[in-house]
Amino acid sequence: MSKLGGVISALLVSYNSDGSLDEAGTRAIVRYNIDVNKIDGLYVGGSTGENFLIDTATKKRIFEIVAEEAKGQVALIAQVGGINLLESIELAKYVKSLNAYDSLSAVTPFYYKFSFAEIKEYYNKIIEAADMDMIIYSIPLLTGVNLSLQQFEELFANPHIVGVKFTAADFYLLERLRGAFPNKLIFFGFDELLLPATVYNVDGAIGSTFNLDAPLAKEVFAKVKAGDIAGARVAQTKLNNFIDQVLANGLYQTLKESLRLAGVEAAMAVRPPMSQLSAEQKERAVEIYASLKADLDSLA
Ligand SMILES: CC(=O)N[C@@H]([C@@H](O)[C@H](O)[C@H](O)CO)[C@@H](O)CC(=O)C(=O)O
Repeated sequence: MSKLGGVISALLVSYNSDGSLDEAGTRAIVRYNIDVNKIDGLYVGGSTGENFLIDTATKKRIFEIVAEEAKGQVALIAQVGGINLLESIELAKYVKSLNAYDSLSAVTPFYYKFSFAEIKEYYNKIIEAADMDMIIYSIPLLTGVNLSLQQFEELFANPHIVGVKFTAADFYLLERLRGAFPNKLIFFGFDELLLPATVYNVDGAIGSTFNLDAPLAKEVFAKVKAGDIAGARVAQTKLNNFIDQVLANGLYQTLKESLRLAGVEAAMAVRPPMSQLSAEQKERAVEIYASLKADLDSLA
């Protein structure tokens, strides 16, 4: 097991055009992250893995093949959350049985307006079932769940809750959390806002675009650590030039196409109801990847 921190890719998963899991392709994405991106860890089963679009058996298989392929070389976090607590418990137990993951993570349950007491119970039940550490996945923009400082304090009172994946632009809350919980892990989740989060001394970042641009994200961390804010801004601007274009062309689809252009052999389809890239979007992806590549090469 590795120490958690640094730049962690929210793992992209390759699907075949019929929607089934492309196992070999997904393994190739894991290898690219470890061998080329030199990533510090992988966040498996997140939004980026299209996790909320797949069945339980496929989720388990992804946890399994990632563990096999990563071979203990990087930290692994398994996102097991959703709105079906029984499934989350089943997944958490399964992850525990693999004996390869450093921590669980679970998104705050969404869609129904769950009370804070219900949310707390959800985390406690998953943790109890697997006897593993837990990182809260907070992404209010998509879940509608805004945890307050006091609510984080209540959740963090459970020693198994070791941190949060903080995907929000609320820098006031981030600053308060960092100050109040120096011993909890804070992973930032918006790649385009990495620099300001880094200044608040987060322990790391978990993001989708790091499957491609991790060396630039590492540069942001390194420059801030060295006190070179101007240098960090240059790296963040390069990151954002890529992120901007990817968001405009279709996020996960363009990231996957970029990996293919980088030489990763995989089917790289997305799960419906997401749509595949059109021919025009594919052409655009070629330009997007070329400009990222130039920025990555300039680092080397
Ligand atoms: C909704 C989403 O995809 N958010 C990403 C970001 O990395 C995001 O894609 C990026 O900042 C571009 O907006 C991560 O926070 C999500 C993530 O880590 C995950 O659960 O896969």
